[in-house]
Amino acid sequence: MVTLVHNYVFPLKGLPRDQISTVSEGFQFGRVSSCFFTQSRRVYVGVPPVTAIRYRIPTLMAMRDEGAKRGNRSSKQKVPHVLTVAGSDSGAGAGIQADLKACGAIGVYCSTVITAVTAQNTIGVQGVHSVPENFIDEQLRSVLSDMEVDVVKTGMLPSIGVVKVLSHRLKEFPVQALVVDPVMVSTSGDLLAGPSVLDGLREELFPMADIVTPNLKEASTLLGGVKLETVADMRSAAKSIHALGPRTVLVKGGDLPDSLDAVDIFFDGENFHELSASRIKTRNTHGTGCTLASCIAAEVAKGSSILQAVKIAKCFVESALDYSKELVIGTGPQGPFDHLFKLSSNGNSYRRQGFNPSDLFLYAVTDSRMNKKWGRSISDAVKAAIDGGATIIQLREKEAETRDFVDAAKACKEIAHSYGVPLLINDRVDVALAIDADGVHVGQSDMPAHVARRLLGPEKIIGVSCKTPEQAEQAWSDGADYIGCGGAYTTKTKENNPTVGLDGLKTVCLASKLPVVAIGGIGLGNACSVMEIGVSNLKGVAVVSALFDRECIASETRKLHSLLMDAVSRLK
Ligand SMILES: Cc1ncc(COP(=O)(O)OP(=O)(O)O)c(N)n1
Ligand SMILES: Cc1ncsc1CCOP(=O)(O)O
Ligand SMILES: [Mg+2]
Repeated sequence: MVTLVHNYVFPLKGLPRDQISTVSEGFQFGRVSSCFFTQSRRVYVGVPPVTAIRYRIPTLMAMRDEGAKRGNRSSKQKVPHVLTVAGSDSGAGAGIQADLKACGAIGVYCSTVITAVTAQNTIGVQGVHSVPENFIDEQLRSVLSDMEVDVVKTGMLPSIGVVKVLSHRLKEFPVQALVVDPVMVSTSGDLLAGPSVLDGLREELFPMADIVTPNLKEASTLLGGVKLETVADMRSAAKSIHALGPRTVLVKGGDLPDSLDAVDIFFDGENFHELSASRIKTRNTHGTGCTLASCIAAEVAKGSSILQAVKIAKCFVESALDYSKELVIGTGPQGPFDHLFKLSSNGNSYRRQGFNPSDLFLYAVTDSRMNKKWGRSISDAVKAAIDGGATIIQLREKEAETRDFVDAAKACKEIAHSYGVPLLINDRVDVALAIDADGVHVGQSDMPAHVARRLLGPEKIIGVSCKTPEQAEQAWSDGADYIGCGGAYTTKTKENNPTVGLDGLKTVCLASKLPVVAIGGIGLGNACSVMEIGVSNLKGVAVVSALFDRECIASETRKLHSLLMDAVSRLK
């Protein structure tokens, strides 16, 4: 039996848990406006028309801390747990499959009660097979009675019977929070729930919900078909839906026409929050609603407030859409996106086939002082070098402020990737991580390569400067992909850099198990001599001033490219 606190005024903050013993037992379960979670049970507050004060004891985190202090085994080992009650999507973009991936990505355990099995792909929904209500009930009982669920998230609830079964089980097995995504129509426009479900949602689930997350179409349907065309309309919809009983409402404005940003309205009964995110141009938006609701549930399970959870969830969805914007899965208009940040060719195409040593052929290394002298931005310089045939770019920005470096590196990555050219960052592993660059180049006094490898993971490119066979051996055992060896000739670009000469270069090349790029004082006049040392693992030349301290970067790069081509064809 759920305990109701009727007409009871709690202090808004700092309610000691022992005061909850003042609740009165035995009220009929009705519309509830808020709930508490005590050690053993969920306690609901307020029965309409009473406007109860909304208050929530910091639940899980406090319980975990307390449990840990007492050495309580189950509290200590509690894994945040979301149960999703939703439909299966065979295409795995939405539904149960999206929920599992979202919770997994956020680091929360996710169990599943499957309400329906859909035959679905990127074109639309070809079929729906509802799971019998008594078997949905059996799944619910199995999970809720045993697995310490923190938060329940609902998606496709195909019939009013399912809604009733669910609300019954939630009363029997109270959880910390309920997130209701009122799924009615798929992104392809197919109906996923009958009209009677609307009544069930409004009467049974909304009053128990901590958040309801309708999109514009769903909000309009819930409110009897009102037109929602502006942010002001969304605000009033949020208010009207809130009056149906949920503690908070998020009306998602992704489909609002004529706005640059995607604006959502969050309403907690007192305050409105306008939450905007940049609108990502992509076909791969199938499953965004399910994912957002699951992320909210997962964050709440981890201990966030609802508003905090919504903000984090929005960031997650925005990043995943941006990451996945070029993915091609399926032939239809609504593609899935990648919750796990593993599939995109934006992210790792160069690494998917492994590092390609021939990328070292014409290795362009930027220099901020030279760019300043010639009055150009880093990205203009990078674009010009790539136009001229550079096969890999390293950003070597010794004087840039971190913020400027990150911004510039992001822009350069976009350019480099649009040409299929890898982009590396010199010295700054943090910047490489921040912009998901293709890798780094580190020297003997920079971060050790094995540490960079641990931080960057197995996929990224790591280059190490080496002047001796011993250093080359170390770079190999540290997990580097290539070495840079120099100075081949004297250079003004790097101070206190001993020259190894072509002999030193040859010695290192012969000893190195890794491909080598030569650096230092190399330009149009000597690049052929470098390549002509004739060691097969010398794959190219790295050049700063011969490209970037020139009036026209593109034409210098073009000339160097052509010389190198001639040199290697002579060597064959
Ligand atoms: C391709 C390549 N080789 C060598 C270097 C030099 O790196 P490092 O020794 O760390 O010196 P700085 O470039 O950081 O001054 C390089 N950058 N690229
Ligand atoms: C970064 C670096 N590492 C060894 S030499 C060098 C500078 C190369 O610059 P340039 O190509 O202008 O001689
Ligand atoms: Mg360095």
